[in-house]
Amino acid sequence: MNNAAAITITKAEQNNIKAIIGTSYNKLYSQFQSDELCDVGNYKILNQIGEGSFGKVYLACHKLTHHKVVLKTSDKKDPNIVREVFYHRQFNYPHITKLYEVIVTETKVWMVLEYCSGKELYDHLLKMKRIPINQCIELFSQICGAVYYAHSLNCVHRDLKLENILLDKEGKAKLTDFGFTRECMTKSLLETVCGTTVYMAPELTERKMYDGFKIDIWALGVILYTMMTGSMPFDEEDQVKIKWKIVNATPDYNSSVITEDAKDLLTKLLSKDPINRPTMKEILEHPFLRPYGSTILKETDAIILKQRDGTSRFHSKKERRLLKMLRRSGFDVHAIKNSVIKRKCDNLSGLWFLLLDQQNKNEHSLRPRRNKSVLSVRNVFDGPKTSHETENSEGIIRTSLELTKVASIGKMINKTADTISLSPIIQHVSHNKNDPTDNGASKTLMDGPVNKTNNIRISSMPVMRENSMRKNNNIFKKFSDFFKQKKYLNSQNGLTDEFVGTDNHSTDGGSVTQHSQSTSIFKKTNGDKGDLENKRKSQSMRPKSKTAAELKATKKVETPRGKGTTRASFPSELNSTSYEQSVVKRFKSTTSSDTSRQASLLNYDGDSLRVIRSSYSDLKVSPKLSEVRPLSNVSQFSNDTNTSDYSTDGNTTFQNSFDSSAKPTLKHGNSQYSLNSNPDLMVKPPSSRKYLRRNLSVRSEASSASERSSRTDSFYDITTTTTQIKPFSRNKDGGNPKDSVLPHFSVQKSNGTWPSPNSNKYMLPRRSSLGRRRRSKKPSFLNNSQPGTDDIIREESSSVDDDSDIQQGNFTSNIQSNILEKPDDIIVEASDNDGISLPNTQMVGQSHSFTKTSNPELSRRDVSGGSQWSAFNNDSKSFITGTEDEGSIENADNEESEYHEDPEDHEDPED
Ligand SMILES: Nc1ncnc2c1ncn2[C@@H]1O[C@H](COP(=O)(O)OP(=O)(O)OP(=O)(O)O)[C@@H](O)[C@H]1O
Repeated sequence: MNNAAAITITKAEQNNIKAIIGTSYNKLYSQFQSDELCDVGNYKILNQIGEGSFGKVYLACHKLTHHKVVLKTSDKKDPNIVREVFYHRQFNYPHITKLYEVIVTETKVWMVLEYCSGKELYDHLLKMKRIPINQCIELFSQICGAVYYAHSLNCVHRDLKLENILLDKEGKAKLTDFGFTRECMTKSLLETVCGTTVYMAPELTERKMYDGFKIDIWALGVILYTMMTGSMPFDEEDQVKIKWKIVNATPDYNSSVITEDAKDLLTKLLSKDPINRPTMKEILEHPFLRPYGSTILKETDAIILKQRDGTSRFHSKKERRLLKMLRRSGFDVHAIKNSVIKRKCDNLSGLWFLLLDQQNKNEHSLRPRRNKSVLSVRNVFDGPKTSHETENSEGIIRTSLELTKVASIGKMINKTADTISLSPIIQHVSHNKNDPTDNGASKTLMDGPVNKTNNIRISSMPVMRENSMRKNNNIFKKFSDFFKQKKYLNSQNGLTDEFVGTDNHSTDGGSVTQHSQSTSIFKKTNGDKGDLENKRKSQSMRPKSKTAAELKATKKVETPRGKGTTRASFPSELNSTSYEQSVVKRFKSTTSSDTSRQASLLNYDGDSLRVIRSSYSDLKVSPKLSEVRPLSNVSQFSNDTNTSDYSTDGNTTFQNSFDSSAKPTLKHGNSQYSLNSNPDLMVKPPSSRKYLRRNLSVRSEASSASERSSRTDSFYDITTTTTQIKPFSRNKDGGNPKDSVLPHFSVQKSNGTWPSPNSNKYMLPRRSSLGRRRRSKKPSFLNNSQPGTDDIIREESSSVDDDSDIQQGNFTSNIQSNILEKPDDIIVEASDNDGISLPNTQMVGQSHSFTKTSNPELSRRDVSGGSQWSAFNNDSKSFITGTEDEGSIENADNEESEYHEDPEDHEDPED
């Protein structure tokens, strides 16, 4: 009988074990099978926070540092991502989002960016309706600082807009999205039409060749105007009108919101003639931006200088401290330095910048506490003490330091708010009783009882500061619940009604392990009152708390099961991993189902493609479109842009084949848009386009129109402005295989939107919301400007007289001439980069009114630009690791001489 019973039990156990193994196995299997994306490199994806033109944007967490970052994904084949990474990685400026790392997978490129929790300036403006003037000045100065910095590196952004300015948690502006950026040193005048319509300068809308710096400055004018007034200066419901206004109309400078100084600056920024627009330096020095502008200018100049002088790298105290820490931890410091110097954007430099940021953050947040602590230590040492006190104090200090160390490690481990340590530990040794700094105010919720003998205040919450404690009230609630639960378990298990501090107790699997010396500050005195508040009350009622030395002694007596770590004592629901996982799960389920039309259109994965199809069917667009790479103005044009700028993808600057009579012209203040036959296009008196009106229009035509439209439509509009037939004929003719990027055009055709060659449709506005479908949801004034907020890059031929340039022996013009004659041959040659080796000063000087020669700043760039750029590259120890000239990138990467051995590598920088 007994044997049979034993066998039965064993079988049950076996079954149980089998079931457990089976479950684990299935779990692992389903993990392998799952399409859910949880991790990318060292980053754990938390949730999706945005969607750009090229891919999704996720909030993620760096697993090693618990630093929150943003992962911006893009299709690997998208040439714009190369541009974005190429330029973005060169920037290291406080008001530009940091690019920590770039991860390239089989199909995607992941950019690891600094997380700006304050969202876009656009959203901020929506919330505020109008930004108060002081904030305007501060934010605009920061934005200008970022642009000044980029311009100083001879880079132009070309897509400055409210949506591309993010706010960090402190409300500081950060410029982002360098998808249209290019350098302007090798080519002074650009021709690729890009940007967002409402932010476009007149010369862009008129498709003239333009100075990249000046179009950024115009866009800054639009930004400042919009920030101040809450409405856009040139906003209309369709693009033709917008363009007309940009070229002809003067914005309404409402004196109730725009001061005289502001008006003066705005008028200069929004000068129709680019020559009259100020330089970035002039802007920052403008009286309207005082005092922020000049401060930013100085700071930026200092940053630029420091970065050009690459030798200063790794020499700051912070950097040296970090190097030392890494070296001691066994990291290959040389490899890290090398990676940082060469801007490799790999995981080593990623780790470096994240740690540096973290150090800054920690320093910032811990400074007050540290000061206090130092003071306290000094008091302990310096003050007259009895031998007994001294002995105790030293012990206390040792203990304090030790425990603080433990706490820091705990903090590192439990970085997430929900996993902050609760271990009772000495937060600081208090001042002398008579110390005036030791006032009652410091006796906060955070403070534990005071040991009267040694003037030691023991805090139950060692790491968290008061403010963070307030911020994380929910954590206390959780702990309170946790303790309640523990109490319940204890009572179930017949344990005593006593809690012990984390450092002298441990929990494992939900059970509480007692310590013989149950002197914890969490000792309960009051029945079921398990919440922290009550515990604190009970603490203060206790006549004497443990000293640090006692705590230390207690700490050593670990319970058999407990490690005494803060982590171990967490209830499972507070474990960061499980918490994060649950967040990810929640997110995943929502993202897979939460596929709005807008989101899905931009998605590349299979699931989303299905939704794309349905979305397109909703839109009555051929579902076939979605099978191909989702089209957008930006991405489509990016091909053009990339080609025109770099000629690397086989695409080309299409010759302007449309009839010259159809060319946009703006002579004597008129343009193609001032068609008298169209009353809609007649000049209207500038109206103050207020928020309210915009809201209304959002609901009406603009938003619905933008919903109907797609980036494809916009692309159609753009492509028709360039060669309409050639892409096809070239393909049909079996032209240069490098034209392989051109299927984008045939896609357009398949959409039925491609006009007949003789069509004049390129003149018509496209109601494209362009990648702003997400924005169309917003009940905002900017929704009203949907039609105008199209990011576009148009490639078109120069408006200059090519022949004359050829006669002048201009290299670039010769290329342009070639383009016109033999489009197939341009594929390699025709690009903005063609002028790399031969700066086009002659053309600049002779063919254009807004030339660099006529503008001091531009002249400087034009004349000294080349040397400046290359010198910069050489001098800056790869501060800029490359230009469009691949050779220079190679050189930068291979040139070991650039790498400076840091003597600190071999010695303790702190010593
Ligand atoms: N560093 C960041 N911090 C916080 N949010 C971000 C960050 N980068 C991007 N986002 C969010 O993701 C959204 C899309 O990002 P972003 O605009 O850079 O993508 P994009 O592909 O360049 O889009 P578009 O070209 O349409 O402007 C932004 O609107 C913003 O809300």
